Amino acid sequence: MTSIDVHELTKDYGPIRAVDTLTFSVRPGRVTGFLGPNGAGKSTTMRLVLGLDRPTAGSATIGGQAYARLGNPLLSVGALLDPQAAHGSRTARDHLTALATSNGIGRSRVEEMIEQTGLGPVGGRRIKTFSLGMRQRLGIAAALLGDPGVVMLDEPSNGLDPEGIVWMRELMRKLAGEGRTVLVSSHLMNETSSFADHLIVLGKGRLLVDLPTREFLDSRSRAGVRLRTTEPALLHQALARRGYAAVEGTDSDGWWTVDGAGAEEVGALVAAEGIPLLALTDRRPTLEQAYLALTANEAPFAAQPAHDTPED
Ligand SMILES: Nc1ncnc2c1ncn2[C@@H]1O[C@H](COP(=O)(O)OP(=O)(O)OP(=O)(O)O)[C@@H](O)[C@H]1O
Repeated sequence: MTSIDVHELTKDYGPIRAVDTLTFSVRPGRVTGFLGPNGAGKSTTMRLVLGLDRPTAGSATIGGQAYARLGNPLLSVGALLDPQAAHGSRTARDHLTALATSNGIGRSRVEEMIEQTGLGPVGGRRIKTFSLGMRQRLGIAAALLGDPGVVMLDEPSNGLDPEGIVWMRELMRKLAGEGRTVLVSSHLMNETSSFADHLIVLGKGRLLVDLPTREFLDSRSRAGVRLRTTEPALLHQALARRGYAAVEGTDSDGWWTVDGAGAEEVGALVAAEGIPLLALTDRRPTLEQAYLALTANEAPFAAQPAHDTPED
């Protein structure tokens, strides 16, 4: 099966370095989430992989070949970059049929893709009457028309309703389950982590993370517990003897946090000491929190937070 390989890839637009000596591989059989704040270089990287722009330095290949050297690219690589790109005065069916015909793909595949992307009821409508979500579905139908082994989608959930987002997730999983190479960009960590096996995170054009999703979460999470007790003084002393500090929450709601400890360990400790507990829970940062912490200094357009983010 086919990998996407990016090696020392660099792209300058005048004084702006959009992509900065980037090296990574996207492997088949899994969904790779491509993350980064606005302007991090995700779309530029995808455009370079698809030969839509020339790198300043480095290379991007698909199965070891530059995109331009692939015989019939639509049969190897399906991409959705800009859902507005389709010709508005055509119907969805005409648009897909024109693509199929010019790439030697049978018309039955057009109907198959219209059904698979849920466009059946609007297949005969002009694209200019489509919502963004319908255009996204059409873009995905076009990307999958040639049954490609490599699928690259730039922000495919944009404009999709909740049902559409669930559909998209399931589609990504299915495509990867069939052994395809699936690269999906987004700036939303929580959504991406719900379907991605692997994460590549960019910041200011540079590679920040290239890890399995689970490993990323584990590497970024600081273990800790939250608990409530009727005997905070005893708790404090018992934990201090084991080298832990119990810190009272700022909301005066009776919650304490203990950094660096697990619920199992603290549970056993307080049970041995006979300290009554009202609640005990492991505290792990969400992926979104880990991601925001990672990219805080990497977003060219980062705003100041409007208010403090609650811990959980
Ligand atoms: N054609 C272009 N000419 C000049 N600058 C460009 C061009 N395309 C991209 N850039 C710049 O390159 C940088 C990376 O942009 P890119 O669109 O690749 O980021 P992105 O991660 O896809 O962001 P977003 O999440 O907002 O889509 C930005 O600073 C952008 O302004």
